Amino acid sequence: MIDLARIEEALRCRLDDERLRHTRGVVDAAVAMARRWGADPEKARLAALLHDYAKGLPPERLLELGRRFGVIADPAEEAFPDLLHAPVGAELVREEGLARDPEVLAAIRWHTTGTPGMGLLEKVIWLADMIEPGRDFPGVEILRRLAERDLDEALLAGLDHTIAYVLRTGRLLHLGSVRTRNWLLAERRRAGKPWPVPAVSSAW
Ligand SMILES: Nc1ncnc2c1ncn2[C@@H]1O[C@H](COP(=O)(O)OP(=O)(O)O)[C@@H](O)[C@H]1O
Repeated sequence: MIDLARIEEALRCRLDDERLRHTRGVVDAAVAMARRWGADPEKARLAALLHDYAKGLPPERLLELGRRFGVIADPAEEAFPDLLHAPVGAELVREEGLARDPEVLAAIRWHTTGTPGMGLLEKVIWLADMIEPGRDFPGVEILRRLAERDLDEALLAGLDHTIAYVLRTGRLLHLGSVRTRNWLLAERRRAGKPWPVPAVSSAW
């Protein structure tokens, strides 16, 4: 049984107002997308509520917890510890008993980079984080439309967007996003689906 009151209180302690607003937007987007694509809306609500649980932690604390939980998997996480808020958040949520469902914990864990083999709930949370109503970046409308039509195409376009953004900023690129993108393309090819036209616009 989900203890919403306890989760709300834990979130208020950890997240600032801006992040709480974002979280509510992710909940709305995730529940709508879960209904659209046949994922469990209550699992989507729980994962969305908790997806940024570790977001407010300072970099040195994320690194310390990342080492304690053994979740550091890429040099980009050492260079840019904010990337660890996803896997560390999943571990904290589990440790504090806020959620136990493996699908929910996986959706929290992979909501930043994605992971090859990711399931429906993981895809829904990854995309909801990117297209929630408060997001406003060039191309977000394209992603919103794609997410209505084809979840995997939307995910591919979102990954392209994120990868292009990281390259533009000159930071280390976490290979998780690249592996996830390659996995999605290979899956589509295996299923005989047409190669998607890259949705990356010049604005990205
Ligand atoms: N593959 C990657 N390599 C490096 N940085 C990444 C990668 N994927 C996402 N990021 C960055 O990690 C940060 C956190 O991502 P995310 O959880 O989606 O962010 P947000 O804080 O916007 O909810 C963002 O700055 C994003 O650009």
